[in-house]
Amino acid sequence: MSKFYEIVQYGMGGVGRALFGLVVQHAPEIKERLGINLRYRAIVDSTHALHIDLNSAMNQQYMQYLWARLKPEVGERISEQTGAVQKPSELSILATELDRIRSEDSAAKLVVVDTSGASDSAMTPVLTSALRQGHCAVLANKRPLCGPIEDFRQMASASGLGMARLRYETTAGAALPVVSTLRMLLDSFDQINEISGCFSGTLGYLATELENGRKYSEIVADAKAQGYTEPDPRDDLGGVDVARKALILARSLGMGIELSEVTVEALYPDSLSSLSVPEFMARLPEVDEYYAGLAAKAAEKGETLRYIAIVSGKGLTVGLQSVPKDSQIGRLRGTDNIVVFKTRRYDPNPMVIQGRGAGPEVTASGVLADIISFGR
Ligand SMILES: NC(=O)C1=CN([C@@H]2O[C@H](COP(=O)(O)OP(=O)(O)OC[C@H]3O[C@@H](n4cnc5c(N)ncnc54)[C@H](OP(=O)(O)O)[C@@H]3O)[C@@H](O)[C@H]2O)C=CC1
Ligand SMILES: N[C@@H](CC=O)C(=O)O
Repeated sequence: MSKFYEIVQYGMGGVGRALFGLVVQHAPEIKERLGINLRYRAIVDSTHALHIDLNSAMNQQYMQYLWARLKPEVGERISEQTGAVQKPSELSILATELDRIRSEDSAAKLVVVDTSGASDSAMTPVLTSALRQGHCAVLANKRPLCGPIEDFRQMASASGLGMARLRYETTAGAALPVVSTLRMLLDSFDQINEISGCFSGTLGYLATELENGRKYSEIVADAKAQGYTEPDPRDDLGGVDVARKALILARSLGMGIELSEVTVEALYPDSLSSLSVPEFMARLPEVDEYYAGLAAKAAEKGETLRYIAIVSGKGLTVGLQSVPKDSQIGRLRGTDNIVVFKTRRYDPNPMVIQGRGAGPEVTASGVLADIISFGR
């Protein structure tokens, strides 16, 4: 029997557009191979929304036409599409879609997909409300999982037993199976003693390219252009993005920790913290020399710089370390992440997950896998 999932997607940046393309191009095959019907019903960015009526959503030609305009190489915005409306609140977009699904008398479920860079205060009410009404949610956006712990708990409890209708695989390690592995270990009554590693594609890329002698400013600009960084690269360079990932893993383990309890170490000076993103990018060359010096100092000792996170019973720590070049972490290249699970069963040899940890295409593939998982 076919299952129907109606996608309401917030966020049409790098990840959101890559996901849209994947779904539009592969929806017929997903239906044929898995019996799962995926239909886009709304796409939303920071200013506009496009609600897609049922006939259009089922019309492959229309969806291909939309994709031809929205794909990154063309880069049209939602506001340029016929029928686009100025965005009211995030919640009212959900309300419109819930009304519509009711009026269509549909057995389909909504999947609210958050591929935005929106704040937790904008998105948490949307996600929790959809979950409370029996629908599903998939997040690539970490922010709604990193607000007050009570919000996290409410979202988790709204999503059904075992968080059945909530997925957030790509919030830690992009499409690497980190969250699903954590769940598998917990579900099978293993005891997780520590999760550690390098959780940032951007910082991994920065560290290896500094090793290769490139300038800090060029590397950061490049990482931004490739879509590895957060909308504001200071989230990555400031360690906050790593702290969010560590927090999500900690909360998934049942720890009641707040983001404010995690101390981060910033890889840019305070003097650049209150600038706009373009101003910040323009002033990056000011710190080229400092970070070249730091990398050279590590290299003199046969070491290299890595931004390391540790989640354990003692809490969370994240920060820059100088590690031997020929260690497991020192050998990481580019945007690769490494996540090491030390558990009762995986002892003394830990379970290790390693691979690309950032980039729009890879992340979109993880979000699609999360969506499909509801229908399996
Ligand atoms: N890039 C990556 O490798 C990974 C990213 N992620 C996460 O995925 C999310 C998206 O990343 P990415 O695509 O790279 O970022 P982008 O900056 O490319 O895109 C962000 C998108 O969010 C939209 N947006 C911002 N505020 C709102 C809002 N209130 N409602 C609806 N849409 C909004 C923006 O709209 P507008 O275009 O109008 O500004 C834009 O379309 C982020 O949360 C990021 O942390 C997770 C794993 C990996
Ligand atoms: N900005 C993040 C993207 C994935 O979460 C990173 O660089 O790791």
